[in-house]
Amino acid sequence: MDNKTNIPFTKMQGAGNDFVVIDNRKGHFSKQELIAKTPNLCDRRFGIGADGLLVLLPAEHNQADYTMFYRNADGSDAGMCGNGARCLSLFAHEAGFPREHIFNVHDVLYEASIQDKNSVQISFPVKTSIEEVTIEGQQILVLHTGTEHIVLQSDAEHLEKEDRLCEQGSELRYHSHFEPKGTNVNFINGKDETTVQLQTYERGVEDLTLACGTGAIASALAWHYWQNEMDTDYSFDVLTKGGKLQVDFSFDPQTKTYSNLKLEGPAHFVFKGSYPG
Ligand SMILES: N[C@@H](CCC[C@H](N)C(=O)O)C(=O)O
Repeated sequence: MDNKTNIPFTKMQGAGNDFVVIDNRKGHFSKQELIAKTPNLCDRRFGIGADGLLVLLPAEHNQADYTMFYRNADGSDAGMCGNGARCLSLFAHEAGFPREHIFNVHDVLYEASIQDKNSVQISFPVKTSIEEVTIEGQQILVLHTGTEHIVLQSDAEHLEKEDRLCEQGSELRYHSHFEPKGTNVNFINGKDETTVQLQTYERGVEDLTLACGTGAIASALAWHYWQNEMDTDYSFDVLTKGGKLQVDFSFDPQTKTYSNLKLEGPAHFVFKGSYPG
């Protein structure tokens, strides 16, 4: 890609978490070029505007149909992006991949299932447990749902104080306890046994986003943990500013681990364009 090469792209959003999507199966652009361009592409004033970049690549894993390459808006790598995965799966399906397919992010394989045109489910092969930490008197749960997350409880009123959430989110995201990688920060309010309201401060966007898929999974597991329920299979609703996400999971009361993680929710095409590289 030189400075004069136009970049064809599709803008998509999943529950308001928005992405620039590039089909690079023919290898027009190197990963290094795409990473270097990500902050410009994602800039909301000088670029297209998005929370992250999604790239469809030929499969780099022998059991995958394709590879998902993801970068946060600032160009940083995240292990996984749940809403991005739902958008890219729909994009891949429109490009000819079957309704049920497999993709990899780095060396991890995920399963996608296009439920209908605007609802996509991703199955995560992740097994996770929860670690408790207390920072400045606040109880925080730490967990990995494809990428790094922490979860804190908030009341409904506090969840509306977005400037304050941003400040707190940023402080925790850079807190020495979570160095060197930092973390995404989820503020939740439990509505009932299987419903939580969520606001996420996203690392790499360095702001609240309208939804975060891996954060929704982390929040559902954290809310389950705080309620100390001992059943084995669950379905939770996570209410974000951008829409509702459904999180299904299994719990092993013996080992206190979570598995069979599934994230389902809306995915939409917004527009197509060409970015003057
Ligand atoms: N929005 C994403 C999470 C993206 C990754 C995150 N910002 C990180 O750095 O880990 C989602 O839907 O999961």
